[in-house]
Amino acid sequence: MSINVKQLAAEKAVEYVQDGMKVGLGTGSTAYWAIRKLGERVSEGLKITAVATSQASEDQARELGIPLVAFGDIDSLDLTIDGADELDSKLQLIKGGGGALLREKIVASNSTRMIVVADESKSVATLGKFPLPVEIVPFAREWTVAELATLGCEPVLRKNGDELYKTDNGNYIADCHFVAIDSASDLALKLQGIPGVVEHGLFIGIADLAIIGKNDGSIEIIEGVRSI
Ligand SMILES: O=C(CO)[C@H](O)[C@H](O)COP(=O)(O)O
Repeated sequence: MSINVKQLAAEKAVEYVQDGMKVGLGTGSTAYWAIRKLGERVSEGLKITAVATSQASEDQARELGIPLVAFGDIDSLDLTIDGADELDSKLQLIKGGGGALLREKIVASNSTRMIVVADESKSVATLGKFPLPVEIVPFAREWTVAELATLGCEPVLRKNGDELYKTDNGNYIADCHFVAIDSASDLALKLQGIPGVVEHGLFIGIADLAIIGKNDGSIEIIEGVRSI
């Protein structure tokens, strides 16, 4: 029987959740396993409150009986568990493959700790093989996309069938194809300076810990240095 490495990493991360915590729920196929395990622990008596980073995660949590609160009802979170599309040894991340990067960044930045859960295919020496998701406002999107292209990438507006993909916030996503991202922090600054960019999928100085499930059934833990 093959091992589900995403489940392995996600369930390890849920061991860090303690009674009374306010927990941020990530989005994606790895975060799914964390939410599932949390639901199991809640049914066994764990007392937590949670906020979700997407409609999909909110629906899953609700079904499992995990108590949810609105963003405005709490000041901060104790711990967020979320996946990543790529991570390097400094715990710089690319996120947003599932389109939830804006809420994910707000939630992770307002959490005392963020644990990234991933399978080993997400670990890279240099970020950028995975197209960087950038959330942009629909208004004048052509101009924003043209500005993104000046950063040395090929931006492609994400589609959902024949339509442009819309985030939970009503915005579009430009998936920016770089060959490699030499300096994630320089690129993050440039992206923040483009009018029309709502948020980008580079998470720098946000993750405290990565739990990586390996194909041989082991777990690798990487510690990050938080600056946000
Ligand atoms: O950033 C994300 C969603 O916006 C996800 O965390 C990321 O895409 C990883 O997803 P998965 O665990 O399914 O590979």
